[in-house]
Amino acid sequence: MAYMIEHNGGIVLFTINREEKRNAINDEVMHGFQEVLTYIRQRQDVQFLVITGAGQQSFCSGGDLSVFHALTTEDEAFHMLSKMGHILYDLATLPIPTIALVNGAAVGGGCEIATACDFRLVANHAKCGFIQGTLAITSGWGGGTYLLERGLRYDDSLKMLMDAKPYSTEKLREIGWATHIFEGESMAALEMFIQQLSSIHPSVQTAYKEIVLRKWKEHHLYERIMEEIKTCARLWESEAHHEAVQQFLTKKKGE
Ligand SMILES: CC[C@@H](C(=O)O)C(=O)SCCNC(=O)CCNC(=O)[C@H](O)C(C)(C)COP(=O)(O)OP(=O)(O)OC[C@H]1O[C@@H](n2cnc3c(N)ncnc32)[C@H](O)[C@@H]1OP(=O)(O)O
Repeated sequence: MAYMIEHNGGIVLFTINREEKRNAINDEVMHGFQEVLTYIRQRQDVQFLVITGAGQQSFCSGGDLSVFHALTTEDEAFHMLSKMGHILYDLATLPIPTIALVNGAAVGGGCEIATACDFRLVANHAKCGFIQGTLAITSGWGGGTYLLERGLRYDDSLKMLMDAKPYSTEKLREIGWATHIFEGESMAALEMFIQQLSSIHPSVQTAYKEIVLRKWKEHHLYERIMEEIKTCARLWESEAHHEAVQQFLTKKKGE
């Protein structure tokens, strides 16, 4: 199965389980995200949602280019991008704290998923970045908008998007993207991080999330995300993008 959902105590853990593809997102994983979000919305006993990836190399490498390269037009791209965009919007607007347990590289859409979460616990070997620029597109799942809402310095955020390269954990901590950098076992790091939060009554966490969601509503977050997705869909159609994807997909064979 391309994903796993585990519910232990008040914690729901969603694991992207495609290690051989560095946990790239395909339709099955998108379905998994929809399933876990529906599950959480129907229950009262979930305190935290944690997203992680299988293995130690990668949290998520973004959209599965071996599948999505078949999408050539702006409309086709918009359909896929907005599907995941809605999933990330539902994730970001959950009334409970969300945690990206970044066990390895988080690039492209993987960096967007992590940025859509409230907290990012990052393994010290992980490299993370909005590398979409190297494919001649922008972030297409709303990640740029979330980044600009995360309270990082404006120039650091914009540079992270425009640099289009993976950052080291040192840099991720310096600019404030990473909440915490950990060494060793990721579940141990999660446990330590959650310990204090879970000692507080869940209604307090929900009340703080309400403040965030109110601000986002006032800032027209949803509309801005939809515009971001449209921009990416427009660039997706370009020759430059298709060439860059082709290069990524054939690079191994050519080496
Ligand atoms: C579509 C939405 C868009 C968005 O809105 O953001 C995107 O997400 S665009 C996609 C952005 N992602 C990429 O450009 C791919 C980035 N991948 C990498 O940089 C690296 O794979 C890695 C994540 C840093 C891991 O490097 P490494 O450990 O050296 O593994 P390999 O590169 O050898 O990969 C192993 C295996 O996995 C395949 N792979 C990796 N990422 C993807 C992907 N996104 N889509 C499809 N396949 C992917 C890679 O091709 C290798 O396959 P094999 O050669 O068949 O073993």
